[in-house]
Amino acid sequence: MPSPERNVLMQLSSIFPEIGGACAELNAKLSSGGQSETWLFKQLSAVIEQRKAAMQEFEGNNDALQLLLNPRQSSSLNPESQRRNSLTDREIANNCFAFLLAGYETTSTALAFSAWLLAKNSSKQSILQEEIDEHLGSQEREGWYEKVMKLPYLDAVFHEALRMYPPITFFVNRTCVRACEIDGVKFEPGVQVSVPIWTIHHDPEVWPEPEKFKPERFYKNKDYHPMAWLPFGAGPRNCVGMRFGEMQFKMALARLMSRFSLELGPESQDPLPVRNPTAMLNTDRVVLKVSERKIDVNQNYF
Ligand code: HEM
Repeated sequence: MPSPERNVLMQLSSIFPEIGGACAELNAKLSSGGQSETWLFKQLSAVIEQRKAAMQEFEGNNDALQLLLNPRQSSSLNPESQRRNSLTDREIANNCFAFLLAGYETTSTALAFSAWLLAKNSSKQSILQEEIDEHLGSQEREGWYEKVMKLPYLDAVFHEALRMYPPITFFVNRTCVRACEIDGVKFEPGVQVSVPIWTIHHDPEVWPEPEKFKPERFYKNKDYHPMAWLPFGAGPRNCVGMRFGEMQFKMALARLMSRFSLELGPESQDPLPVRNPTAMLNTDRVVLKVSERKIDVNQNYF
């Protein structure tokens, strides 16, 4: 399993949580990642200020920022409830930051790995293209979202790609709040438990031949243990962007596959080296050979 890359300050703060705040401040000043974070926070704070200055104009919008700001001016809440339900500017910036980071790298990484897997497994790619041609190969744009979300082989590719390369492998942690014992293992309050997603996804007892790309495992089939496929975590605090991420992934892949075919080229890497700074990443760019498919020019996919 690719191990997490952590800088010394992050390591220190996970060993001694009581100095976490000081470590975070030092990190923001000293590390290039920390400096980038500080820059991003400044930009986010500026956008929040702009939005606050023009609150009336955006009333009724339901974008994420507006939803975070809304309780401040909700006429249905009394001043006390308004105060209790409102987030501070810092909390709003933190949430926007989390959404940006959690929602951007994850889906793009998943798509990069999937493109590589399909390039390497041309027979699976052909099945996917046939499905897309059959169901989306018309000029009709109406209902495209519903159609894409119902394609069973695309769904199987989505599940299998995220099984083999789950973009997040070290974030699914929980803190024990009540002493308990599970299968003879005792947990004390405060103990941190990490879910080994990569290991579960590559366990041959759970997924036979785990290193093989076999979308058929998931084709019209969801008959697996609910804790065996965990790219989005689990439980009430699982990924809040799961449906959105799935939609982005499927739309992008359907569109790509409808017009292009992918192959490994002379510069492609095989196996694909991965590293794990925060999200799982391919070590370098994913280089593939792309060729335009010979499709009926009258067909207008999307
Ligand atoms: C392929 C795409 C994605 C993957 C694999 C992914 C994976 C994950 C995982 C594993 C977690 C931790 C869940 C847990 O602890 O049980 C998480 C949390 C989160 N994700 Fe995603 N994610 C994806 C896309 C997105 C998108 C598109 C967004 C937002 C637009 C998003 C926003 C978040 C947020 C805000 C959290 C923290 C939720 C909380 O703590 O309550 N993610 N994600």
